[in-house]
Amino acid sequence: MKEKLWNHITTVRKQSPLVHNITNYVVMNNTANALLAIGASPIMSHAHEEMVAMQQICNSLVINIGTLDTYWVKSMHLAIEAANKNKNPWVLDPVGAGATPFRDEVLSELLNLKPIAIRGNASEILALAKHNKTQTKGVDSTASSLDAIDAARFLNKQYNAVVIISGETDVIVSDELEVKLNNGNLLMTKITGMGCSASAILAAFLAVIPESAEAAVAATALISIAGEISAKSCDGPGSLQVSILDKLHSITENEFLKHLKIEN
Ligand SMILES: Nc1ncnc2c1ncn2[C@@H]1O[C@H](COP(=O)(O)OP(=O)(O)O)[C@@H](O)[C@H]1O
Ligand SMILES: Cc1ncsc1CCOP(=O)(O)O
Ligand SMILES: [Mg+2]
Repeated sequence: MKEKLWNHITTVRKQSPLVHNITNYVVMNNTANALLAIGASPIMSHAHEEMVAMQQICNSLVINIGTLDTYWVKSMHLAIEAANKNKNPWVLDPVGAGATPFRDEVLSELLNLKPIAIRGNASEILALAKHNKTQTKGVDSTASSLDAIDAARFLNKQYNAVVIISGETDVIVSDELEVKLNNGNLLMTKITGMGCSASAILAAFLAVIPESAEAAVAATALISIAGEISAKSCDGPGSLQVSILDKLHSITENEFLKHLKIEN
């Protein structure tokens, strides 16, 4: 498994997929940079008129509801329909699930359109599965990823999607595997867009790796390890944001395998 994960990282670098992102205003710049750093290409676009044509030239799609409005909901539906037609995988990042009824209504519709993967923090995964006893703090989690595993299993069964719960431990749940990754650093929670970058990276991996669960493990491990290594030598959130991009770009097989903390 460990060597396969590194091979998946090199496949993304070699094949350089083009990822269409309908994502939020807050993270557009960091997620585009994260995609470039791993060797993929980003395009951020949400105009109704170009959703069909965009999916014809792209290899995958990210649907991120971070700064939702009704115009964008229509963009999301148009892009998903086109992605499904072109057999392009699409990822759902349910930013702020559970925060407002509008988000939850939109998410119910999107879930029924069958994302190949869903990545969120623990509060978001709990809210999506309607298991939430505690409220999300806007886009930030108030729960532990380990407490959202049953919710992730439920979502995996219900929607046949790979589910990734991010947090201190990242948990990947699919039909074939359930994996825990104990990488990352607490300082990563002090930078906006870490989870959104993880979702964008995930879409790049899914574009070129047919084994979706393995693609999810490799993508999640890559950003968590890049964050963990970078946090050791940075001065705080500002420099961490920049050095994660550097590490996503430069990480070697040795560094990746030395830091990988995986539990099957
Ligand atoms: N408490 C933590 N300790 C260590 N790493 C963390 C912690 N929380 C998040 N991370 C890292 O940050 C990444 C993004 O996760 P998270 O902060 O849960 O997403 P979001 O930004 O969507 O809330 C995770 O994959 C993990 O690598
Ligand atoms: C702060 C904020 N508000 C709306 S979207 C967003 C960014 C959320 O990014 P992430 O989920 O990666 O922390
Ligand atoms: Mg998030």
